[in-house]
Amino acid sequence: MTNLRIVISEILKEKKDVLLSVLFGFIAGMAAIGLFSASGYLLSKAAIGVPLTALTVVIAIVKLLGVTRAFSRYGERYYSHRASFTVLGHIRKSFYRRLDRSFSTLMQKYQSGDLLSRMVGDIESLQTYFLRVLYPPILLFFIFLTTIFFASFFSFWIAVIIFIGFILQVLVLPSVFYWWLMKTNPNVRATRTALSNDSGEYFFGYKELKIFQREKYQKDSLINKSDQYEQSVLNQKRKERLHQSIYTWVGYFIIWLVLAVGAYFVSDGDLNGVYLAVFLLLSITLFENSEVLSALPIHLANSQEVSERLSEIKPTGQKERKLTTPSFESLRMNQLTFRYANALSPALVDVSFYLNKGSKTAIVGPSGSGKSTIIDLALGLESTQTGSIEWNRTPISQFEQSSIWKQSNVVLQESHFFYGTVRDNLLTEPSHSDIDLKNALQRVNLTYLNLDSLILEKGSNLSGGEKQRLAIARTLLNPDAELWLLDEPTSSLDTNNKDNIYQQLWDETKDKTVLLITHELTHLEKMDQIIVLQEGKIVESGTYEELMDRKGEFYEMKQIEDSVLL
Ligand SMILES: Nc1ncnc2c1ncn2[C@@H]1O[C@H](COP(=O)(O)OP(=O)(O)OP(=O)(O)O)[C@@H](O)[C@H]1O
Repeated sequence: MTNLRIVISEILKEKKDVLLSVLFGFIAGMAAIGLFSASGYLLSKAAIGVPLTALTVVIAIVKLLGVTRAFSRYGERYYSHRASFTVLGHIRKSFYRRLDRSFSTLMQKYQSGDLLSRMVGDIESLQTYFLRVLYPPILLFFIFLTTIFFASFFSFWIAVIIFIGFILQVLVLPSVFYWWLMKTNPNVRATRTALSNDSGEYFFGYKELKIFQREKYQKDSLINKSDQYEQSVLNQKRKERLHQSIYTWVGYFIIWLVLAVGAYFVSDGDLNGVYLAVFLLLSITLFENSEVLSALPIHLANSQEVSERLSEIKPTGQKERKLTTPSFESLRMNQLTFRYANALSPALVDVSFYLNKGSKTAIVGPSGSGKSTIIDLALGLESTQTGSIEWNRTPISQFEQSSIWKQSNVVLQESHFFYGTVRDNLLTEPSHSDIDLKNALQRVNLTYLNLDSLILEKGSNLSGGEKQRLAIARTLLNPDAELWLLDEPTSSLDTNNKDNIYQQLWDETKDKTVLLITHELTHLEKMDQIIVLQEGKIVESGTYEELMDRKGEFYEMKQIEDSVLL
């Protein structure tokens, strides 16, 4: 039950709707039983030739119960579903919040297909917890006990039989089936996650799979996972049907017992014959109503598994961030050492440097030397481990991430593009007019793109260079940002486009602070400082002239680059 703590605590917050749904459910259930009992009474009386006029009151009661039943059933559905969907909304919100606070760490632990199936399918399936697990037994408990209480006034033994039926259907059968289900776990969710992970890999890597002729293997694996999923669903459904059949069979056996014992008492003269039909219709209604419990064990097992999966997604070590960043003055990296989860060696080792307002800094170094990690840490996308990053002398861990992002203009190494128009993908503010957008496109040589042109998922209809230029256009639309963090902004561009983009960036960032990450050593002459990173450590730093004069690592790299370009 500890797994279900989150769901139960959310349900308890909706006390009013929960109580109203139980109340209306109880009225609807009792009205149904009363309706069929009164109908049975009416039929028996009519069969023995009582004139219709003598039955007017019962007929009126039948009508009244019919109307009451319809209205209260509506109330029950309304309040129970409202409670259920409100609870679902709260769970979804708290899950997104946890996901948002630790997204990059979670992405290292879980595949996107897995996270997606938790976010959508798992949360959605929790709606059954209140509607099919928690609420029906409570309701049936009250309905059964009230019915047994009334039945006992007419026949003690029939009340006992109904009580035995209650114990069997509300307690014994669901418990036994739940135990059996847990023992023979059908693994539906695990197989579904494996299938959705494999499907994600198949669709995202489709081109590579085709080119490297591995598509068949991936497809076979996908079919295999799909078969396992189908098999597990089939197993679960079989168990569900078996339980349902046993459940129905027990219900009808009790109804038959009520009829047989009732008939015996009537023949013995211990029970008025008129009540036989009453008991028959009453028990049919009661046991047919309780059939909803036949699926309870499966929903309970499912809710427990889902809650466990959802509570696995925990925010990782990030403290509450409360402050808003003040206007940017400086950014200081202080003896940063950082290791990704499961990485053998640290990505950064004892890295310290300082960005003064208006300064231009470049970080260069071979692939994998930790350059992009610095940007992720500066933006708060990863949490610092050893050392600190200070924004105007205050650790950035104290600032709300969004306030850091508001003052930053960022080009990530791989920019994401959404399915939508060019206009949508420029992430426009309402203050941007079409003229501003077109101007930004013109500055990055993308005049041939129409603002209403469609960009496909992940920007798959754009070239690598077009994606980079569109990402730069986004930053040019946000010229007031103080801190510009540019991760390889021109790595896919030809020389002409590269020169143009650097020109645009320098024009725009004259009095701004720039941190440029690059492999290429051209365009760095204007930098105030160049930091050379190797295997996560700073091995050199200084101005372009200082580093060239020193004839160290930077000089060596520049010589190699020049010789390749010649
Ligand atoms: N999400 C991650 N999980 C685990 N390790 C990572 C992750 N991202 C990067 N790394 C590792 O951290 C190290 C530094 O990576 P980083 O991306 O910062 O290098 P980089 O200098 O920007 O490389 P490149 O120039 O190729 O982009 C690399 O060894 C890389 O394998």
